[in-house]
Amino acid sequence: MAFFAHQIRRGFSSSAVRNVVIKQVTIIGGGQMGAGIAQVAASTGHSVTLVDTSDDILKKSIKTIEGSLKRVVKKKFADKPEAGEEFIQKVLKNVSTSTDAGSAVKSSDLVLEAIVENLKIKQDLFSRLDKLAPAHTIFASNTSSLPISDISSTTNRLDRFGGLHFFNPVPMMKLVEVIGTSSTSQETFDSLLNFSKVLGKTPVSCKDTPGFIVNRLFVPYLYEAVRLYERGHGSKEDIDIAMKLGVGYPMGPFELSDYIGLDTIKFIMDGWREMDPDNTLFAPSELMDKLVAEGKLGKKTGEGFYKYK
Ligand SMILES: CCCCCCC[C@H](O)CC(=O)SCCNC(=O)CCNC(=O)[C@H](O)C(C)(C)COP(=O)([O-])OP(=O)([O-])OC[C@H]1O[C@@H](n2cnc3c(N)ncnc32)[C@H](O)[C@@H]1OP(=O)([O-])[O-]
Ligand SMILES: NC(=O)c1ccc[n+]([C@@H]2O[C@H](COP(=O)([O-])OP(=O)(O)OC[C@H]3O[C@@H](n4cnc5c(N)ncnc54)[C@H](O)[C@@H]3O)[C@@H](O)[C@H]2O)c1
Repeated sequence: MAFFAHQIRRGFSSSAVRNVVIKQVTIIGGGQMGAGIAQVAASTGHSVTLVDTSDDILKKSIKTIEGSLKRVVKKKFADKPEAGEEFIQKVLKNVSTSTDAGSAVKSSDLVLEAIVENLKIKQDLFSRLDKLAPAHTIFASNTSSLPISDISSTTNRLDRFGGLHFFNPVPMMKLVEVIGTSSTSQETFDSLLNFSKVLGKTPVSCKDTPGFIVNRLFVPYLYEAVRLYERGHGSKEDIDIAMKLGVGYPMGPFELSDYIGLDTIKFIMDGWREMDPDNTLFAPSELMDKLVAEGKLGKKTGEGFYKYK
């Protein structure tokens, strides 16, 4: 009975869509995440089209991919530099770029969005692409904090819509959270799980709840670290050392916040507080608000909790 209910929930009985083997991938957004995902998809033999709003941005994305591939190759082909260079060229050949999302999606098995974290902009994008992509094409979002069901709501392919949440830096981080809404079909969910595995990642299945698994646990932890510091209960440096050496995290909470971007973390927390104002886990931090207001957003601006210049 439980199994049956599960299949219904995923729309298994109502959907005639087959299991899609994902070969052609369109990635919308060539920033930190989109470039990383494009690199990993191209490295595992997929044909990738990377889409952004200008050729200049896309040139930067390709530069980022090249730089990251060089770091990968330095390790993977340590004794065979020529084979390493060959690998880089092969991967780069698998990536094409475009500023025209509408044309790019026409031959795609998967359209994965990694654009700005704004519900309306994501909805508009998918609503437009829904009319242009083939019927079998799966849509997915890499959102950190927005409900997948809200993003998909402007399309007519609710059964072929899910979440694929990657982690930064994508080439290094092994996890992908695969998110199914109450309308995502079992075939779509399985295709997304398989795709994650083909990328060499380890997928976990998530419900469409705020922050899925990782961010739901981690964002409150980062905020509590800041509040602990604000209360004068530890220095930033000591808190970072404590979490690295005490529980084996590769970065302390202040280092990681600067790496992700304080604006991103604050944006997520503000959104959750709006949805659930009485939850003390979502309480604000004066220091975080002040740093973001001053434009001290972390590594990307040269200063956050620490200075990088
Ligand atoms: C979470 C709550 C916040 C919510 C906000 C949204 C967040 C979002 O939704 C979820 C996330 O992503 S949450 C964020 C989740 N993320 C985390 O929690 C990250 C936690 N941090 C880590 O796991 C490690 O510190 C790193 C893996 C980043 C670096 O490793 P390390 O050992 O500490 O330091 P190292 O010496 O520098 O690097 C060593 C080697 O790594 C390799 N390599 C590195 N970057 C590369 C790249 N881009 N390309 C290719 N290769 C790359 C390279 O081989 C390099 O050697 P090289 O000789 O220098 O070329
Ligand atoms: N940065 C992280 O650590 C992280 C981790 C996991 C998930 N995410 C999520 O991934 C998404 C992207 O994050 P990011 O850090 O890569 O952002 P980013 O700012 O580095 O990149 C976003 C890119 O999208 C482009 N873009 C914006 N609107 C567009 C549109 N309509 N069409 C095409 N391109 C458009 C921008 O020009 C930019 O290059 C967000 O939803 C974010 O929440 C971020």
